[in-house]
Amino acid sequence: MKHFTQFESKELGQELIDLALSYKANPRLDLAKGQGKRVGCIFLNPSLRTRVSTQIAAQNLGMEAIVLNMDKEGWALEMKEGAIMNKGTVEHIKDAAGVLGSYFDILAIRAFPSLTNREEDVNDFVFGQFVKYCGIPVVSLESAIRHPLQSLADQITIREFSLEKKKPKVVLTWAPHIKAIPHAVANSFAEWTVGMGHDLTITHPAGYELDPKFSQGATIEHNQSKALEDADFVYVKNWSGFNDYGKIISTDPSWMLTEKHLKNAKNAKVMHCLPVRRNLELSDEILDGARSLVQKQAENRIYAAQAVISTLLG
Ligand SMILES: NCCC[C@H](NC(=O)CCC(=O)O)C(=O)O
Ligand SMILES: NC(=O)OP(=O)(O)O
Repeated sequence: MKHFTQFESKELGQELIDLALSYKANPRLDLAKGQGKRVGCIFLNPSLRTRVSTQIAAQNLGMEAIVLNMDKEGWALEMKEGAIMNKGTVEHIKDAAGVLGSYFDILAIRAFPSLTNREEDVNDFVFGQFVKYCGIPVVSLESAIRHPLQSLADQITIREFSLEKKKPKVVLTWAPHIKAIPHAVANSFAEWTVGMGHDLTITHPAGYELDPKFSQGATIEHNQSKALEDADFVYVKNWSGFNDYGKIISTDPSWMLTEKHLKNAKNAKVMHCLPVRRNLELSDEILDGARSLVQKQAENRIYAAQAVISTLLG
Protein backbone atom coordinates (compact mmCIF):
# COMPACT_ATOMS: atom_id res chain seq x y z
CA MET A 1 0.00 0.00 0.00
CA LYS A 2 1.60 3.27 -1.17
CA HIS A 3 -1.19 5.71 -0.22
CA PHE A 4 -4.51 5.23 1.58
CA THR A 5 -7.06 7.04 -0.52
CA GLN A 6 -9.61 4.40 -1.59
CA PHE A 7 -10.69 0.76 -1.39
CA GLU A 8 -8.05 -1.47 -2.99
CA SER A 9 -8.97 -5.10 -2.40
CA LYS A 10 -10.91 -7.41 -0.10
CA GLU A 11 -7.63 -8.97 1.07
CA LEU A 12 -6.16 -5.60 2.10
CA GLY A 13 -9.51 -4.67 3.69
CA GLN A 14 -9.45 -7.86 5.80
CA GLU A 15 -5.82 -7.23 6.81
CA LEU A 16 -6.61 -3.67 7.90
CA ILE A 17 -9.69 -4.77 9.85
CA ASP A 18 -7.70 -7.53 11.61
CA LEU A 19 -4.86 -5.14 12.45
CA ALA A 20 -7.31 -2.48 13.69
CA LEU A 21 -9.00 -5.00 15.98
CA SER A 22 -5.63 -6.09 17.39
CA TYR A 23 -4.86 -2.41 18.13
CA LYS A 24 -8.28 -2.03 19.73
CA ALA A 25 -7.45 -4.92 22.08
CA ASN A 26 -3.97 -3.49 22.78
CA PRO A 27 -3.60 0.15 21.61
CA ARG A 28 0.13 0.40 22.47
CA LEU A 29 1.07 -2.88 20.76
CA ASP A 30 3.37 -1.11 18.29
CA LEU A 31 4.46 1.87 20.38
CA ALA A 32 8.02 1.70 19.03
CA LYS A 33 7.01 1.53 15.37
CA GLY A 34 6.53 5.23 14.71
CA GLN A 35 9.28 6.58 16.95
CA GLY A 36 11.05 9.51 15.29
CA LYS A 37 8.37 9.74 12.58
CA ARG A 38 5.87 12.55 11.92
CA VAL A 39 2.45 12.68 10.27
CA GLY A 40 1.09 16.02 9.05
CA CYS A 41 -2.69 16.40 9.21
CA ILE A 42 -3.83 19.11 6.80
CA PHE A 43 -7.43 20.32 7.11
CA LEU A 44 -9.05 22.50 4.48
CA ASN A 45 -12.44 21.91 6.22
CA PRO A 46 -13.81 21.42 9.75
CA SER A 47 -13.49 18.14 11.67
CA LEU A 48 -13.98 16.67 15.12
CA ARG A 49 -13.51 12.88 14.82
CA THR A 50 -10.96 12.72 12.03
CA ARG A 51 -8.76 15.38 13.58
CA VAL A 52 -8.67 13.84 17.06
CA SER A 53 -8.72 10.11 16.19
CA THR A 54 -5.82 10.49 13.73
CA GLN A 55 -3.70 12.21 16.39
CA ILE A 56 -4.50 9.52 18.96
CA ALA A 57 -3.70 6.81 16.39
CA ALA A 58 -0.28 8.41 15.73
CA GLN A 59 0.42 8.72 19.48
CA ASN A 60 -0.43 5.03 19.94
CA LEU A 61 2.32 4.25 17.42
CA GLY A 62 4.84 6.50 19.20
CA MET A 63 4.59 8.99 16.37
CA GLU A 64 4.16 12.76 16.38
CA ALA A 65 1.13 14.29 14.66
CA ILE A 66 1.08 17.96 13.67
CA VAL A 67 -2.24 19.51 12.65
CA LEU A 68 -2.47 22.46 10.28
CA ASN A 69 -5.87 24.02 9.70
CA MET A 70 -4.87 25.30 6.30
CA ASP A 71 -8.25 26.95 5.67
CA LYS A 72 -7.78 29.26 8.66
CA GLU A 73 -4.09 29.23 9.57
CA GLY A 74 -2.27 28.67 6.27
CA TRP A 75 -1.71 30.96 3.30
CA ALA A 76 -4.49 30.94 0.69
CA LEU A 77 -3.44 28.24 -1.79
CA GLU A 78 -3.45 28.49 -5.58
CA MET A 79 -4.36 25.12 -7.08
CA LYS A 80 -4.30 25.86 -10.83
CA GLU A 81 -1.26 25.11 -12.97
CA GLY A 82 0.32 28.16 -14.59
CA ALA A 83 -1.87 30.65 -12.69
CA ILE A 84 -0.87 34.31 -12.68
CA MET A 85 -1.15 34.88 -8.94
CA ASN A 86 -2.26 38.51 -8.94
CA LYS A 87 -5.51 37.95 -7.00
CA GLY A 88 -6.27 36.46 -3.57
CA THR A 89 -4.12 33.32 -3.51
CA VAL A 90 -0.69 33.65 -1.88
CA GLU A 91 1.10 30.32 -2.26
CA HIS A 92 1.01 27.71 -5.02
CA ILE A 93 0.17 24.11 -4.10
CA LYS A 94 3.45 23.01 -5.79
CA ASP A 95 5.48 24.98 -3.29
CA ALA A 96 3.33 24.30 -0.22
CA ALA A 97 2.95 20.55 -0.81
CA GLY A 98 6.65 20.21 -1.59
CA VAL A 99 7.54 21.86 1.73
CA LEU A 100 5.06 19.69 3.66
CA GLY A 101 6.52 16.60 2.00
CA SER A 102 9.95 17.52 3.35
CA TYR A 103 8.65 18.00 6.90
CA PHE A 104 6.71 14.74 7.29
CA ASP A 105 6.89 10.99 6.71
CA ILE A 106 3.15 10.76 5.95
CA LEU A 107 0.77 13.53 4.86
CA ALA A 108 -2.93 13.26 5.70
CA ILE A 109 -5.33 15.64 3.95
CA ARG A 110 -8.98 16.69 4.18
CA ALA A 111 -10.31 18.48 1.10
CA PHE A 112 -14.09 18.61 0.57
CA PRO A 113 -15.66 19.14 -2.87
CA SER A 114 -16.80 22.51 -4.17
CA LEU A 115 -20.15 20.92 -5.18
CA THR A 116 -20.19 23.51 -7.98
CA ASN A 117 -17.60 22.09 -10.40
CA ARG A 118 -18.47 18.44 -11.00
CA GLU A 119 -15.52 17.72 -13.25
CA GLU A 120 -12.97 19.00 -10.74
CA ASP A 121 -14.71 17.20 -7.89
CA VAL A 122 -15.02 13.78 -9.57
CA ASN A 123 -11.33 13.99 -10.49
CA ASP A 124 -10.51 14.88 -6.85
CA PHE A 125 -8.57 17.86 -8.16
CA VAL A 126 -7.52 19.59 -4.91
CA PHE A 127 -6.65 16.35 -3.11
CA GLY A 128 -4.80 15.11 -6.20
CA GLN A 129 -2.66 18.26 -6.31
CA PHE A 130 -1.40 17.52 -2.78
CA VAL A 131 -0.64 13.90 -3.77
CA LYS A 132 1.11 15.03 -6.95
CA TYR A 133 3.43 17.52 -5.30
CA CYS A 134 4.15 16.25 -1.76
CA GLY A 135 6.14 13.18 -2.82
CA ILE A 136 5.38 11.13 0.31
CA PRO A 137 2.65 8.60 1.32
CA VAL A 138 -0.77 10.24 1.61
CA VAL A 139 -3.80 9.38 3.74
CA SER A 140 -7.23 10.71 2.80
CA LEU A 141 -9.00 12.38 5.72
CA GLU A 142 -12.00 12.79 3.35
CA SER A 143 -11.57 14.05 -0.17
CA ALA A 144 -14.15 15.38 -2.62
CA ILE A 145 -15.36 11.87 -3.47
CA ARG A 146 -14.19 9.45 -0.77
CA HIS A 147 -13.84 9.07 3.01
CA PRO A 148 -11.91 5.79 3.30
CA LEU A 149 -10.94 6.06 6.99
CA GLN A 150 -14.62 6.41 7.84
CA SER A 151 -15.45 3.43 5.64
CA LEU A 152 -12.75 1.29 7.21
CA ALA A 153 -14.07 2.16 10.68
CA ASP A 154 -17.58 1.29 9.42
CA GLN A 155 -16.41 -2.10 8.13
CA ILE A 156 -14.70 -2.80 11.48
CA THR A 157 -18.00 -1.98 13.20
CA ILE A 158 -19.97 -4.22 10.82
CA ARG A 159 -17.51 -7.05 11.51
CA GLU A 160 -17.91 -6.58 15.29
CA PHE A 161 -21.70 -6.59 15.18
CA SER A 162 -22.27 -9.26 12.50
CA LEU A 163 -23.79 -12.56 13.51
CA GLU A 164 -21.46 -15.44 12.68
CA LYS A 165 -23.83 -17.58 10.64
CA LYS A 166 -25.47 -15.03 8.41
CA LYS A 167 -24.32 -12.77 5.58
CA PRO A 168 -25.61 -9.36 6.70
CA LYS A 169 -28.03 -7.28 4.65
CA VAL A 170 -26.69 -3.73 4.56
CA VAL A 171 -28.85 -0.77 3.50
CA LEU A 172 -27.67 2.76 2.72
CA THR A 173 -30.63 5.12 3.07
CA TRP A 174 -30.67 8.76 2.00
CA ALA A 175 -31.84 11.22 4.68
CA PRO A 176 -33.11 14.80 4.43
CA HIS A 177 -30.83 17.80 5.11
CA ILE A 178 -31.05 21.56 4.78
CA LYS A 179 -27.66 21.96 3.05
CA ALA A 180 -26.00 20.55 -0.06
CA ILE A 181 -23.81 17.76 1.36
CA PRO A 182 -20.90 15.90 -0.30
CA HIS A 183 -21.13 12.37 -1.76
CA ALA A 184 -17.87 11.17 -0.20
CA VAL A 185 -19.25 9.20 2.76
CA ALA A 186 -21.98 7.50 0.71
CA ASN A 187 -19.59 6.76 -2.18
CA SER A 188 -16.95 5.23 0.07
CA PHE A 189 -19.45 3.29 2.16
CA ALA A 190 -20.83 1.72 -1.02
CA GLU A 191 -17.35 1.06 -2.45
CA TRP A 192 -16.15 -0.67 0.75
CA THR A 193 -19.36 -2.55 1.54
CA VAL A 194 -19.61 -4.10 -1.94
CA GLY A 195 -15.83 -4.57 -2.06
CA MET A 196 -15.85 -6.50 1.22
CA GLY A 197 -18.46 -8.85 -0.24
CA HIS A 198 -21.60 -7.70 1.59
CA ASP A 199 -25.08 -7.39 0.10
CA LEU A 200 -25.80 -3.67 -0.25
CA THR A 201 -29.12 -2.02 -1.06
CA ILE A 202 -29.17 1.74 -1.68
CA THR A 203 -32.44 3.63 -1.28
CA HIS A 204 -33.08 7.29 -2.09
CA PRO A 205 -35.71 9.53 -3.67
CA ALA A 206 -35.62 9.78 -7.48
CA GLY A 207 -32.89 12.18 -8.61
CA TYR A 208 -30.40 11.21 -5.89
CA GLU A 209 -28.61 8.54 -7.95
CA LEU A 210 -24.94 8.37 -6.92
CA ASP A 211 -22.08 8.29 -9.41
CA PRO A 212 -22.52 4.77 -10.92
CA LYS A 213 -18.78 4.23 -10.40
CA PHE A 214 -19.60 3.95 -6.69
CA SER A 215 -23.08 2.40 -6.68
CA GLN A 216 -22.17 -0.48 -9.04
CA GLY A 217 -22.70 -3.85 -7.40
CA ALA A 218 -25.44 -2.51 -5.11
CA THR A 219 -29.20 -3.02 -5.53
CA ILE A 220 -31.02 0.30 -6.03
CA GLU A 221 -34.53 0.30 -4.50
CA HIS A 222 -36.50 3.55 -4.53
CA ASN A 223 -39.13 2.21 -2.12
CA GLN A 224 -37.53 2.90 1.26
CA SER A 225 -39.73 0.57 3.31
CA LYS A 226 -39.11 -2.31 0.91
CA ALA A 227 -35.35 -1.62 1.02
CA LEU A 228 -35.33 -1.68 4.81
CA GLU A 229 -37.09 -5.07 5.15
CA ASP A 230 -34.96 -7.52 7.18
CA ALA A 231 -31.97 -5.18 7.16
CA ASP A 232 -29.14 -5.98 9.58
CA PHE A 233 -27.28 -2.68 9.19
CA VAL A 234 -28.89 0.59 8.11
CA TYR A 235 -26.47 3.39 7.21
CA VAL A 236 -28.16 6.78 7.22
CA LYS A 237 -26.66 9.61 5.16
CA ASN A 238 -27.65 12.69 3.23
CA TRP A 239 -26.02 13.61 -0.04
CA SER A 240 -26.81 16.21 -2.70
CA GLY A 241 -27.64 15.54 -6.35
CA PHE A 242 -24.94 14.01 -8.53
CA ASN A 243 -26.65 14.25 -11.92
CA ASP A 244 -28.14 17.63 -10.99
CA TYR A 245 -24.80 18.40 -9.41
CA GLY A 246 -24.70 19.74 -5.85
CA LYS A 247 -28.44 20.48 -5.82
CA ILE A 248 -31.04 19.80 -3.10
CA ILE A 249 -33.77 17.92 -4.96
CA SER A 250 -35.93 16.84 -2.00
CA THR A 251 -36.25 17.62 1.69
CA ASP A 252 -39.11 15.12 2.21
CA PRO A 253 -39.19 14.58 6.00
CA SER A 254 -40.77 11.12 5.59
CA TRP A 255 -37.27 9.85 4.64
CA MET A 256 -35.95 10.57 8.18
CA LEU A 257 -35.40 7.19 9.82
CA THR A 258 -37.58 6.51 12.89
CA GLU A 259 -38.51 3.33 14.80
CA LYS A 260 -41.64 3.10 12.64
CA HIS A 261 -39.47 2.68 9.53
CA LEU A 262 -37.79 -0.36 11.10
CA LYS A 263 -40.92 -2.33 12.01
CA ASN A 264 -39.88 -5.01 9.49
CA ALA A 265 -36.23 -4.91 10.50
CA LYS A 266 -36.38 -5.87 14.15
CA ASN A 267 -32.65 -6.55 14.56
CA ALA A 268 -31.37 -3.68 12.45
CA LYS A 269 -28.43 -1.71 13.82
CA VAL A 270 -28.26 1.90 12.69
CA MET A 271 -25.09 3.68 11.59
CA HIS A 272 -24.11 7.27 10.78
CA CYS A 273 -20.64 8.79 10.37
CA LEU A 274 -21.48 11.90 12.46
CA PRO A 275 -21.92 14.82 12.76
CA VAL A 276 -25.67 14.16 12.54
CA ARG A 277 -28.51 16.68 12.42
CA ARG A 278 -30.84 15.19 15.04
CA ASN A 279 -34.51 14.96 14.15
CA LEU A 280 -33.74 16.05 10.59
CA GLU A 281 -31.55 13.16 9.33
CA LEU A 282 -32.17 10.72 12.17
CA SER A 283 -34.56 10.67 15.14
CA ASP A 284 -33.53 11.00 18.79
CA GLU A 285 -35.32 7.72 19.55
CA ILE A 286 -32.96 5.83 17.24
CA LEU A 287 -29.78 7.73 18.06
CA ASP A 288 -30.33 7.31 21.81
CA GLY A 289 -31.65 3.75 21.56
CA ALA A 290 -30.13 0.26 21.54
CA ARG A 291 -29.90 0.07 17.74
CA SER A 292 -27.44 2.92 17.40
CA LEU A 293 -23.80 2.13 16.56
CA VAL A 294 -22.73 5.74 16.00
CA GLN A 295 -20.50 5.96 19.09
CA LYS A 296 -18.88 2.59 18.24
CA GLN A 297 -18.13 3.80 14.71
CA ALA A 298 -16.53 6.98 16.07
CA GLU A 299 -14.41 4.96 18.54
CA ASN A 300 -13.27 2.67 15.72
CA ARG A 301 -11.97 5.68 13.81
CA ILE A 302 -8.90 5.57 16.11
CA TYR A 303 -8.06 1.95 15.25
CA ALA A 304 -8.82 2.39 11.56
CA ALA A 305 -6.33 5.27 11.40
CA GLN A 306 -3.82 3.34 13.50
CA ALA A 307 -3.97 0.30 11.19
CA VAL A 308 -3.55 2.51 8.12
CA ILE A 309 -0.63 4.56 9.48
CA SER A 310 1.07 1.42 10.77
CA THR A 311 0.74 -0.27 7.35
CA LEU A 312 2.13 2.79 5.56
CA LEU A 313 5.11 2.81 7.93
CA GLY A 314 5.81 -0.77 6.72
N1 LIG B 1 -16.79 13.97 7.84
C1 LIG B 1 -18.06 13.54 8.03
C2 LIG B 1 -19.12 14.24 7.25
C3 LIG B 1 -18.75 15.55 6.67
C4 LIG B 1 -19.83 16.20 5.86
N2 LIG B 1 -20.86 16.71 6.71
C5 LIG B 1 -21.23 17.97 6.71
O1 LIG B 1 -20.70 18.76 5.97
C6 LIG B 1 -22.31 18.37 7.69
C7 LIG B 1 -22.60 19.84 7.64
C8 LIG B 1 -23.85 20.25 8.33
O2 LIG B 1 -24.60 19.42 8.88
O3 LIG B 1 -24.08 21.47 8.33
C9 LIG B 1 -20.42 15.15 4.91
O4 LIG B 1 -21.54 14.71 5.13
O5 LIG B 1 -19.73 14.75 3.96
N1 LIG C 1 -17.11 11.36 10.60
C1 LIG C 1 -16.19 12.33 10.45
O1 LIG C 1 -15.33 12.31 9.57
O2 LIG C 1 -16.27 13.31 11.39
P1 LIG C 1 -15.48 14.69 11.36
O3 LIG C 1 -15.94 15.42 10.11
O4 LIG C 1 -15.87 15.36 12.63
O5 LIG C 1 -14.02 14.40 11.27
